[in-house]
Amino acid sequence: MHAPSLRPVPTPTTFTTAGPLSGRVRVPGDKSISHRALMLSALAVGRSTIDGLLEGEDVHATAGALRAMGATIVRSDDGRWTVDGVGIGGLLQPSIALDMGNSGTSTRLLMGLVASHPITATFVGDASLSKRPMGRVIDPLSAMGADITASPGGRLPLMVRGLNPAVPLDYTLPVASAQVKSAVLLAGLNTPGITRVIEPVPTRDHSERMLAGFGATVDVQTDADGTRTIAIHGPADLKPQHIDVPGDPSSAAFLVVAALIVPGSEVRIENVGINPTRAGLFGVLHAMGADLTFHDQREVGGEPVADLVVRASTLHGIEVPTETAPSMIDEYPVLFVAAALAKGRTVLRGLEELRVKESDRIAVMAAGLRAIGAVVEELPDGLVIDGRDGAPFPGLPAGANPVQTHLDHRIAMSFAVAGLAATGPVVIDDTSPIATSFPTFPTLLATLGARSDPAP
Ligand SMILES: O=C(O)C1=C[C@@H](OP(=O)(O)O)[C@@H](O)[C@H](O)C1
Ligand SMILES: C=C(OP(=O)(O)O)C(=O)O
Repeated sequence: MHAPSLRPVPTPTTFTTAGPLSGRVRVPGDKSISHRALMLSALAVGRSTIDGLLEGEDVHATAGALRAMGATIVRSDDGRWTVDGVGIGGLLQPSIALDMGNSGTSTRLLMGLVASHPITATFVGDASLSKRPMGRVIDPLSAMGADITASPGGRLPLMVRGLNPAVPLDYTLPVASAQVKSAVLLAGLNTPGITRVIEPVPTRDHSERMLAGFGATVDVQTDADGTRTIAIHGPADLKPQHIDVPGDPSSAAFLVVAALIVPGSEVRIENVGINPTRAGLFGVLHAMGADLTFHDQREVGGEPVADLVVRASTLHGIEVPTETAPSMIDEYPVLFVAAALAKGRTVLRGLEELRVKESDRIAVMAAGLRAIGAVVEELPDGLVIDGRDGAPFPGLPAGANPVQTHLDHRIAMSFAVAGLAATGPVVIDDTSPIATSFPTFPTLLATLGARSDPAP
């Protein structure tokens, strides 16, 4: 099929301690909401506008694919994005392979869209994405009638030949994944009848919220045991909208932990999404003793947001409840850093999903944390971390290899944060993947007073 997409030249970087962090910042728009805003706008009939869209590589991959399938997507100088949608059923046959770069969300959600359109699309990605499992979306989308040919192991590159009309499906999620849920719901948009996703454990609900906001008929029922059933009635008719994308709590997480672990810090992060299906980290940090407060709670674009004020704190280890994992799944790498500096033991389990992200985030974080002086035991489903009781990391020994990030933006940012609480240097092999989700991270960290230098 097609060759995987290429990454930019690696940018090794050293992060070191630089005194307290202070200031007031805004993180870029939420990545999950940005993908969905582009996709639903592209499927509405008429012109939608989006403010606060995340301008990261992952979201650009979604925009590029939607353009290749007929949507007109333009950014104006004031940062507002305009999308002229093709209408549900109106996606065109792309004449090029869709390059998903590093983005699992783009791949899985767009596969859902293609599955119920009368088109065929090839999906390619970078070396990291090409190792990630797509069987989890291939199975339900095939059951709806799509014909999918994947590389061995259900991986990219793969080709989706959509079926129109597709067959509605009742699907119980075998893994707690908002991407799988969303892929099926998006396929259901152009499928006559009712497509249902049953999720035994709640996952982020941005798709349901935004589908309803665009005028689709979406019913959500929650059983006594917490199981949610989301039903979408197809074919739907989406009305163009204006969307304000709130700041990404998964990006804010890095600045929150940085402020907590660098003594004397006080930072305000404005306009951060605090949707309960995303905000698990903040509750865990509170339980660990964090001085983290929410101010001016309000609603932006159908999502709850707040300004966060965070002050350096003495953290203590806890047993992190496994049931909150989906509401903080992308935040574990940086939570591991906080736990490695806390007083006492932190036990983090039920995290098998972390092994199939941009990297195996359990193994990669364990290796990097050990290299900079942390005490970490790796379990099949998580980590046990014995904290340093507030003492900084020693950093890498002289002559040691840089921390390996394996094309994983969240690993790179986690070790950048760790470097701010280290007496010796923390050198990261490549910071370029940070641009996938948080391109302004290096600048914001510097604005708050952090130090980084190009490494040889
Ligand atoms: O739906 C989404 O936007 C996302 C869902 C999560 O993945 P899974 O659904 O695979 O858990 C998360 O890790 C990813 O960063 C974004
Ligand atoms: C897992 C992530 O993203 P994706 O699955 O979209 O690549 C992430 O951003 O941490």
